[in-house]
Amino acid sequence: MSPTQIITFPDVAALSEGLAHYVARISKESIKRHGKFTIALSGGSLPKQLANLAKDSSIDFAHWHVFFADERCVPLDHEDSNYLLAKTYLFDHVPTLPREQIYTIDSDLVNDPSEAAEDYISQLAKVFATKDSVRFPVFDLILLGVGPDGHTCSLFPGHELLEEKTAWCASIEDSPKPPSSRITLTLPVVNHAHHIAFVAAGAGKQDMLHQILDSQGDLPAQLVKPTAMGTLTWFLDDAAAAKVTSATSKGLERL
Ligand SMILES: O=C1O[C@H](COP(=O)(O)O)[C@@H](O)[C@H](O)[C@H]1O
Repeated sequence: MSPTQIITFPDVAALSEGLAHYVARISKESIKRHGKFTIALSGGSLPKQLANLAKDSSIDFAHWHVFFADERCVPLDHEDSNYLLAKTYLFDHVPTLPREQIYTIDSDLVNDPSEAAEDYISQLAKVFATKDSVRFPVFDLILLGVGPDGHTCSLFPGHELLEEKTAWCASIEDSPKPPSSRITLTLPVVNHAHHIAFVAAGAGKQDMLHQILDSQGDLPAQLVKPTAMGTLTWFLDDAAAAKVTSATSKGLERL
């Protein structure tokens, strides 16, 4: 397994610049390798950190295929929607990203989370071949956040969804963080990605990051372990990294 890389930045502005650099590089490499860039985005505090991407004219958004690592079962214009956040900070500023290559939860199915998850699997299958011909989608990049309880995607500590071994996407109707109904990529899908990056900022995440990165355990974020072909990178600002004792590297030169 590739070692985990932890990269720190002095503040959120530097972090989001570094993140843009990294995403641009993987986008270029992926488009060169297979003619497209498949990325899954998280919600929460992450989409705001993506704003710098829209300023990079070297990025070929026309070949992007964007999924969501998790989504809340709400309409797309609802304030809890992860899509709405990504639209606000990124999609609205990149007209070259074809709207049909942004794969959202079906807003007609938000009252039926398990149907919404099934529908999302069908959407994944359109881009990643059919369910029968590949075991799991292999994203070029999955961008993850981490909650103060160690959750990532909509995979929460101690929840039975952490045991899911075969489904590509699953529903949860008892999320401890509101809203309670969501859909989420499963751990095997996350772990099969070529590149996985966690992004976390702010002093409020210090204790959790220390626990996740400096010990072994079964918190959802600790269960993110890429396959032999994958990489795992953590993007942290200095405030979030303050209690991390594992080896970290500073800033852009590591990218
Ligand atoms: O509910 C969610 O929370 C996590 C973490 O959010 P953050 O605001 O603490 O960064 C997020 O990654 C996930 O997509 C979202 O649905």
